[in-house]
Amino acid sequence: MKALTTTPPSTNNLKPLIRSPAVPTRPNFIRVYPTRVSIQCAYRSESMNFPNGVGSSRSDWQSSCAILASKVVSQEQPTDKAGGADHVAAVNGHKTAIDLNLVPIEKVSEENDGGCGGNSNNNNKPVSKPLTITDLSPAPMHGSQLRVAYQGVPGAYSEAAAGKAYPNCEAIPCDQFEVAFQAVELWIADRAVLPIENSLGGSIHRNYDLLLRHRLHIVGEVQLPVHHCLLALPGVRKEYLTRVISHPQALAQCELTLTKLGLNVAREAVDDTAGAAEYVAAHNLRDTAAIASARAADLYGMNILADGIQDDSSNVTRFVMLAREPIIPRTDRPFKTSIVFAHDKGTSVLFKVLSAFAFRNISLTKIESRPHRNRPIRLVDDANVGTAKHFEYMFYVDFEASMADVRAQNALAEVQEFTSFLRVLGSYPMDMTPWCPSRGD
Ligand SMILES: O=C(O)C(=O)C[C@]1(C(=O)O)C=C[C@@H](O)C=C1
Repeated sequence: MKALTTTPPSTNNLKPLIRSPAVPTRPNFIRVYPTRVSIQCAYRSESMNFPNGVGSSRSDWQSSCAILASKVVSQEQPTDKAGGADHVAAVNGHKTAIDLNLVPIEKVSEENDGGCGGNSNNNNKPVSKPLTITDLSPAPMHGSQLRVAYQGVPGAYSEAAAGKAYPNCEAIPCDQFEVAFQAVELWIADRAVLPIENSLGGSIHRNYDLLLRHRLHIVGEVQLPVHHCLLALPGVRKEYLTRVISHPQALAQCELTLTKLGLNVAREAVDDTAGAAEYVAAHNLRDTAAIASARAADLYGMNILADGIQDDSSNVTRFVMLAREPIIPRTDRPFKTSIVFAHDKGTSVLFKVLSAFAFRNISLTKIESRPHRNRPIRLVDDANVGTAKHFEYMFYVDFEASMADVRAQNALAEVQEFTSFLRVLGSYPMDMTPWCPSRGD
């Protein structure tokens, strides 16, 4: 299957594959999805006197949201506690008076705060129930197979991640990460599955930036063991090679091994691993190898010259699943929550923010900083001549607690006091699959 691209679809394409700006028309049905409002409402449920926490069914929850949305607006509009709506608009580029990215959370009585030393399962309920798709996100509205957008072509690791996250889904290849976001926003796909970090290569920065730019919600995560192979056309030997092409992450994950194999050849980055294999095959390149999966070798008729060439056998990529609507956060199984914030002026702000989690014994699993693109530099100087420059950042934090957990709600209420911008990207079940360093392809 050809990936959705940024160029217009050819007329003889049976299946409309995703192309960035040229995504045709919206589907006929109109549906208002709750986006940010829903998240806020769900998180506010205790402080808004919903004795059972978030609604027990999706419709309860959504109607609670409808009621609470107006309260959120009326309560938050006059106050400018965390930098003000204008500021948030500046950060996010949305010209709305009330930007619901700003999480208006009231602190809940510390009695109910789960105390320090507890884990995220503060109800002491068993955590062994296996996850199902319905736990991760609402079912697709069209009643058929779940359509999952990923970046790359068939044989890419992202396709394998889509299959792990949603077995039996219809995986939809997209040529760019951005296109996968748009596919979900435009109802062409129900979910997107995107790599966010790798145990060797680190963060996939592009996707951090896109998470902020788009309004999708993280509804799950999967960790995929990534087992790379060196692929070449049949009959090609290592000695013939003058270059190796692959996704930049895959090149980074195999750098030492390539050198150990004596491959002091040019490395070239392409959009995805399987796309590299497809390219070598399509152009009959006998001096070029691709780093990709064994499945890509099968699909594109390539030979495996070397197997397991990642620099560490336990190479893992973490993917996040994105949807138009958030899931209802729960406390009966381990959840993770991802937030992004920009800190306000003041000293030790980052320390104070992180303390809000530490004091509640909430573990952080990841912190990432990215340039604050709307305000990249702050000039600081006593004489105000602008000689000292501070870089400004957006901080992305993942922590191990559900937004239905009062400890997390209170931690965020505190965080909000020190930040000029705060958005919950999603609260979702942690991937608890037992570690099995088997082939990831
Ligand atoms: O190129 C692919 O196969 C991908 O799915 C992309 C990607 C990435 O972006 O990190 C995913 C997993 C591996 O870490 C290498 C590449």
